[in-house]
Amino acid sequence: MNQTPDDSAAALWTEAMSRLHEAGLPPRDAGVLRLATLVGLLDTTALLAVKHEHVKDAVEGHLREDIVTALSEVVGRPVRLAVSVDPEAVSAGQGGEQPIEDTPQSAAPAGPSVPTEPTAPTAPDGEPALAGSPSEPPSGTGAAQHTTPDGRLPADPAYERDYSALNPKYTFETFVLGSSNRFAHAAATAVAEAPARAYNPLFVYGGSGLGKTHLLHAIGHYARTLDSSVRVKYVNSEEFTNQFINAVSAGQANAFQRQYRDVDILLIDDIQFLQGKEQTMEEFFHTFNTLHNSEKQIVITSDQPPKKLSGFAERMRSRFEWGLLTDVQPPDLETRIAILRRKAATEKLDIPDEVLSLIASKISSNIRELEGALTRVTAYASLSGTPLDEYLARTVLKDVMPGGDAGQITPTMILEETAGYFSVSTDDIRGASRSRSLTRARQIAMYLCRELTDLSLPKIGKEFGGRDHTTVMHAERKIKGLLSEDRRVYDEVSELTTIIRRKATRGR
Ligand SMILES: Nc1ncnc2c1ncn2[C@@H]1O[C@H](COP(=O)(O)OP(=O)(O)OP(=O)(O)O)[C@@H](O)[C@H]1O
Repeated sequence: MNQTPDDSAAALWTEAMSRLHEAGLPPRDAGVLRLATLVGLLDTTALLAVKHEHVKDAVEGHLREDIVTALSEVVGRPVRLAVSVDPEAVSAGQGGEQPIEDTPQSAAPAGPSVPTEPTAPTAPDGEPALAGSPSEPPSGTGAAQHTTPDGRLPADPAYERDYSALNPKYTFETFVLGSSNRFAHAAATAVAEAPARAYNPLFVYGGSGLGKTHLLHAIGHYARTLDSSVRVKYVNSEEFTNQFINAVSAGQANAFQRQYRDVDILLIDDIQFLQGKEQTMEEFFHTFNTLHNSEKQIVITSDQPPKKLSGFAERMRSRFEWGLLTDVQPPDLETRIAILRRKAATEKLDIPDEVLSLIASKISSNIRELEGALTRVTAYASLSGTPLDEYLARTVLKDVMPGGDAGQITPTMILEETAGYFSVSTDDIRGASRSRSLTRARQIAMYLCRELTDLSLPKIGKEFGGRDHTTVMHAERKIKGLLSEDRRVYDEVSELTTIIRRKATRGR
């Protein structure tokens, strides 16, 4: 990932460096700072990219105060630092390909949408970190000074429950950066570091499987790492709807409201599913206002930008634009390969580069599909005891990604084909029976819905007789695990994938 400062960031950095020199910066530190560069300014956050971990340590350690002072003077307002390690960081003045833009001020009403391309300093592996400026210490709802207003202790089970809703795998450390998501990542980092102080709300939109949920969870994890007393609540908007309906019918609307209003960071996923649900939307409107008025952070994801969210009242859509809008785009080839490489490393899989490149070249628009293809290829190699090479990968991928345009795959199609394949009825699959064979057929169908459609977990749950989204998550994990352990399951999933894809293609 090549971090390249634009001219204005480069000029600011050069000026700040010359002030540091004038102030008597020791030559050793001057040498260290030659390995750092200012990539851009994100509101009051100065985004620095450094070449090595030891430079990051120095910048966040003994050099921090001097850098913050120099940069604040040059910029003309107090700045904070966000530092990330990027081995390819280009020093100021060396020119580059990717311009960086300053972003709109957070509090500006109806702030303009910020394009994705502008970047922030990030590293494929490094965890960005914020060193608070001494001239502008975190305050109010800022993470470092957070208190528990209602007197609950951080160890309160209610905190732990909310926090545990976050997937431990979705962190900033496991999020691979590329030009498609760099801006969203920088904004997400800034929000986690200074809740309600950087941008409020942060609104992230983009197509399915591009990492929006991952970023939301990462915000929650990181905010909690910085301050374990921060109350984080993550919810998918469909769950929000179900919980609201249940609370109202049980006469517990107040408890519902408290649950969502007594938080410091509300992470709400897939807001588009509130479309057409008037009462829930109204409730969300009040939740939003309450949180925003009391300077609590709201982060929203959606498949569309606010302007295109039909079925939402204008007052709601305009609120979504109060803070910062950013999108995530499909990753380019290089990023796709990096994502696969990271995943292989996490799972301790030794996969040749040409196999990773092959998978990345076949699947371009959805990272979930990319991961699914990797799972299939490695599962096959492990089951068959065959070396994982390009030939094997090509053979397996032919099933997963047959040539030609597949038509739209629907959950009904998956249910019908799975039922037919296992000689049961779709009602059986949707039904409550927990017999071993039906449970397996149901889990495979859920797995295929996850892999072959864009449906969210709650939506898939609904298709399966109104099951909870956690059941779908469990099924997905279960089948994924079995794919590399149980040849029969592998074959069933492969054959069904081929059947369903063929059917979708014929139906075009
Ligand atoms: N930049 C990335 N680095 C590593 N993994 C990623 C990245 N982006 C997405 N993923 C992975 O891809 C999968 C799909 O991502 P995620 O669920 O966050 O997508 P999404 O945009 O929320 O999709 P949807 O709108 O369908 O809910 C997850 O397993 C996630 O960890």
